Amino acid sequence: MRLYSNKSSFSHDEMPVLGVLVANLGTPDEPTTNALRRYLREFLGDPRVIEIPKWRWWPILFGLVLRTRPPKSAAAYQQVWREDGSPLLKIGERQVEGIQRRLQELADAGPFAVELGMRYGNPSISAALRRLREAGAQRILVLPLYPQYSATTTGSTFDAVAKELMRWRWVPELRMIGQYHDDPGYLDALVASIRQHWAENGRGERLLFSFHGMPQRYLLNGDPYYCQCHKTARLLAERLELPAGSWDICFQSRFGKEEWLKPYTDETVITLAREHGVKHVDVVCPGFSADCLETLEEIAEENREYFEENGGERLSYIPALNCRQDHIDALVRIILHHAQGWPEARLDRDWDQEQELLRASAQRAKQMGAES
Ligand SMILES: C=CC1=C(C)c2cc3[nH]c(cc4nc(cc5[nH]c(cc1n2)c(C)c5CCC(=O)O)C(CCC(=O)O)=C4C)c(C)c3C=C
Ligand SMILES: [Fe+2]
Ligand SMILES: [Fe+2]
Repeated sequence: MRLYSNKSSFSHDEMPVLGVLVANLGTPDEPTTNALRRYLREFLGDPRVIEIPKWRWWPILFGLVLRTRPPKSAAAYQQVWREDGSPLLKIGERQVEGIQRRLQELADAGPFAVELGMRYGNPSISAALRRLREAGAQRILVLPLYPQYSATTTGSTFDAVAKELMRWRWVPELRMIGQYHDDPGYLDALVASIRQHWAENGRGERLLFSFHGMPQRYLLNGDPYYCQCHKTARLLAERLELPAGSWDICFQSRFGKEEWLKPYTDETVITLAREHGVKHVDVVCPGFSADCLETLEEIAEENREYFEENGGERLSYIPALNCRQDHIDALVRIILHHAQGWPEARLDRDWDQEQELLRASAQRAKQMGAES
């Protein structure tokens, strides 16, 4: 038995490829109770997500959460499930195609391979890394699609990458993109999408920036997520020239009994409607690079109902950047920026000539008795 794994075959004239692992959170395989139980077991069993010692958390997770939550979550997923599957997964697949296409156009001969890997569920990060290895990637750049760094998401993605690479014989050179919360391309794409939404649907009295929450304890223990969310919101407000008082930041998706980052999105929309008499509010979720349960169901459905039940008339959800070309272009610029110094990211290289040189050296290796 071998302890370490390898690419299935290697030939001496193989062009080294720059592998890009585009990662996101992941999603259940189906919107059913059983699939949700598997997914939530993996997700909520991750100590990066629930930072409580196992001996205390596991009895609650297995004894209570995995018995009660899966059917409720399955019902919520059924509301957003598309004919072809989970929105997060399907959008992710198209984002990866878009990134691959654009990189190919820019780098001409295209020594890039791009794969989607999900932290929980499928396609797994391990499988995506192995596919990159099969494509000949000797350098791998990891882009978690979380603009704001959090140990719960980005940190956990890096754990999964490290865990897989520990089993490889030929460990690739590795770079990980930690965050892009203040990247101009990302911010400009959001500004353009918000303006477009206003032009097509009218403009609300207030704009809410709603980010996924996390326990306040994580912030106090040094997680930079909260501060990066605030910076993104402030930079967007500046670029959109929003007057003070016309926008707010809030945090959604509370889970468990602990105090989470505040203000909570549900309480904010209720207060706006009930106490400030706001009739029309726009909500955008800049922390989500793809629409998913948390935006399509929690914001566009659940929070819209809270707003309307409390006197509001219209909560208008501004979609995530998803597959917009300006989003894809921003991600590609981030990739190329972080790949600087790596040969495959040099746009001035003549890749046909490189291939010729490789063929010549493979020929030499063959004459010396190498197999290929
Ligand atoms: C965008 C950043 C995210 C952070 C930060 C985050 C932290 C975090 N999440 C939970 C619990 C749940 N999140 C769930 C879904 C979910 N979360 C994110 C993103 C972040 N989570 C996304 C993109 C999604 C949607 C996935 C999809 O398939 O559409 C869920 C599962 C759904 C449910 O059962 O309600 C849970 C649970 C915690 C506890 C946490 C930080 C501690
Ligand atoms: Fe989450
Ligand atoms: Fe949620």
